[in-house]
Amino acid sequence: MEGHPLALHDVMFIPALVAQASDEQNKKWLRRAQRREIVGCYAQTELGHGSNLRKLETTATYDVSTQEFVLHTPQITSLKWWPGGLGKSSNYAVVVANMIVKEKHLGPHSFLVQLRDEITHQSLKGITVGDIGPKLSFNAIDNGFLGFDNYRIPRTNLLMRHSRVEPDGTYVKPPHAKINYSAMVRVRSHMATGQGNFLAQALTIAVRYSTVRRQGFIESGEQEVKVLDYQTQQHRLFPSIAKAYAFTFAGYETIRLYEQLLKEVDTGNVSLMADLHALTSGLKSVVTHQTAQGIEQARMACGGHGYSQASYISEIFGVAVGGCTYEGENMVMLLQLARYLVKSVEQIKAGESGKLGPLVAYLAVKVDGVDLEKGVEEYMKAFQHVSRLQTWKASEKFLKLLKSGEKREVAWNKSSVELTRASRLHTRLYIAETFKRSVQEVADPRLKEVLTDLLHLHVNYELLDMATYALEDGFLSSSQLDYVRDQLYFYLAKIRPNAVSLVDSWEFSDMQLRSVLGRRDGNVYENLVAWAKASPLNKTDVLPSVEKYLKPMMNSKL
Ligand SMILES: CC/C=C\C/C=C\C/C=C\C/C=C/C(=O)SCCNC(=O)CCNC(=O)[C@H](O)C(C)(C)COP(=O)(O)OP(=O)(O)OC[C@H]1O[C@@H](n2cnc3c(N)ncnc32)[C@H](O)[C@@H]1OP(=O)(O)O
Ligand SMILES: Cc1cc2nc3c(=O)[nH]c(=O)nc-3n(C[C@H](O)[C@H](O)[C@H](O)COP(=O)(O)OP(=O)(O)OC[C@H]3O[C@@H](n4cnc5c(N)ncnc54)[C@H](O)[C@@H]3O)c2cc1C
Repeated sequence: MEGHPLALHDVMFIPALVAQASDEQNKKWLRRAQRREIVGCYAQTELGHGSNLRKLETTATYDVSTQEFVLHTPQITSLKWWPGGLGKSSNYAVVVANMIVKEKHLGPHSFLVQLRDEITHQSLKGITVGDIGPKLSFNAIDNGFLGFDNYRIPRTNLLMRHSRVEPDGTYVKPPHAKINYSAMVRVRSHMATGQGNFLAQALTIAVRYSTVRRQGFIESGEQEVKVLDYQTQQHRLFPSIAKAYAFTFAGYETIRLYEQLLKEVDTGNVSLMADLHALTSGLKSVVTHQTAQGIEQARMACGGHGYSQASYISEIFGVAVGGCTYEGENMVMLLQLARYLVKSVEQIKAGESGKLGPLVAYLAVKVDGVDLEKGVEEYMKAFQHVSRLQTWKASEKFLKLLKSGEKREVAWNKSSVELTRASRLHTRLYIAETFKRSVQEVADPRLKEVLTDLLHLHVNYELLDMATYALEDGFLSSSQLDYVRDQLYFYLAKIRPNAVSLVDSWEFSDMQLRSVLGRRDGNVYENLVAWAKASPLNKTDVLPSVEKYLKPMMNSKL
């Protein structure tokens, strides 16, 4: 859970080579990386810049006389800072640097760079490298810093699958300006399943523990109730169980799309790139935020023992919440999706609705009302309505400011909170729709039934959560919202008997969960005592601090 120093080797270094190095380059590098003869990381973020890639300061200047690139970090803010596995483990890195050829700045490009000697592992001359120090979590990973002092690499170390620099310095452009960002898009497209998995772990712990923990009464009786029988506890946990499934289904779809994109890009077709970038930018942001909230609720649902490291939920939280920042800070990525949404509105206004992609086609279709009692399809229409409403409102705000003479960037900034709201609603619609589609495809009737209950819980929870938008223009009435509430409580109670099976179905072993509270056998109390006794403070009855500090204090007459 704390991460693995080689994680980025698999998650970003190898995928960056696969997507960006030419076949010829990969004959040299890929097999060695796959066999772990060389260990790599993805070094892009700098001390001064992470979000705004166009302002990266590390330069790679082409020297035509030697056919080499000269890598340089001109000032302290240019140091690479954060890359996982960079500090101590990696001897190579895919480095993203601003490429300069014949004095022309050509923007961020990726280079394969050797950092350390393959035998001694010592850092090479011209390289300054080290670990950035302890973090909130992920402390088994050596996130690092890296500086270059006019460090030379061969021309052929520019990753040349999509763009090239010829020996004489001629630059061959890629088919899409952002194709070098593919390693990030890959990770973003995997993040929904990854985060769904973190959420599932925390829920497994909290749900199991909630059937062991007895406290208080619902009706007066002999035995106190399992805390999972409280409606508030169910409301805290069950919607997140639904979300963990929903994120996983959405993630499967984005992974499939990414793989399709890779194949299409290889044939020169880059038409999916804008769609996938927008989709994964929104999905990564919504899923990481909701996962962090869900894990924190799971911790609180375990009461005092949730706060102990014996629960292990705090560690899961620390790792998962990193996702709100890495692979693009969430607000920044929501605004990327917003660009796509605003463009779609502009297309509709220009009478070009026919050109809209399938995920945004609904923005052009108005629905007057819904009959929620007819089922999930009607909820989808309601989600479409609120997303459309907010997308149009935010876009109109931006376009009005533009028309009033504001500069584009200023108008954008003044509309940005509303724009991020639109992006979230659009993404939540996408998650609900993939959830619905995935449940429809399930063949086993018993499995389908329980997943359908979760789907119903999800759509009712979500609609209630976005009720302000739906009430704003009278699209939903307050009696319709009462119906949604009743449905929500109905499904909480219906799911209760299956709750443990639903989390057990994720099949986390005790070793994976490392949680005293979430043990499969339910022997929580005995093991909490054993865990506490094993605390380093309990190795001796009397600590040395007693002689050193306590006694002098207690014996003092002052
Ligand atoms: C398997 C994985 C599971 C779990 C992971 C486990 C462990 C891993 C842990 C940590 C790993 C962490 C790694 C990292 O964090 S690596 C560093 C990540 N860094 C970022 O994400 C930086 C975020 N910033 C950006 O991506 C860009 O700067 C940004 C997209 C914000 C803007 O780029 P730029 O300034 O170049 O473009 P704009 O002018 O804003 O836009 C122009 C145009 O281009 C479109 N665009 C941008 N990016 C893409 C893309 N990737 N694909 C397609 N199109 C793109 C953008 O939308 C604009 O379009 P238009 O509106 O039509 O003009
Ligand atoms: C655990 C972890 C692992 C990481 N691993 C790697 C790695 O392997 N390789 C790598 O290269 N990097 C890595 N990073 C770095 C990570 O990708 C960046 O930290 C991330 O992209 C955010 O960039 P930043 O730090 O510059 O944030 P900043 O951009 O400085 O964000 C600060 C604030 O400014 C806001 N902001 C910034 N720009 C805008 C804007 N245009 N509009 C509105 N608000 C804005 C943000 O929303 C945020 O609130 C990792 C980071 C973490 C935490």
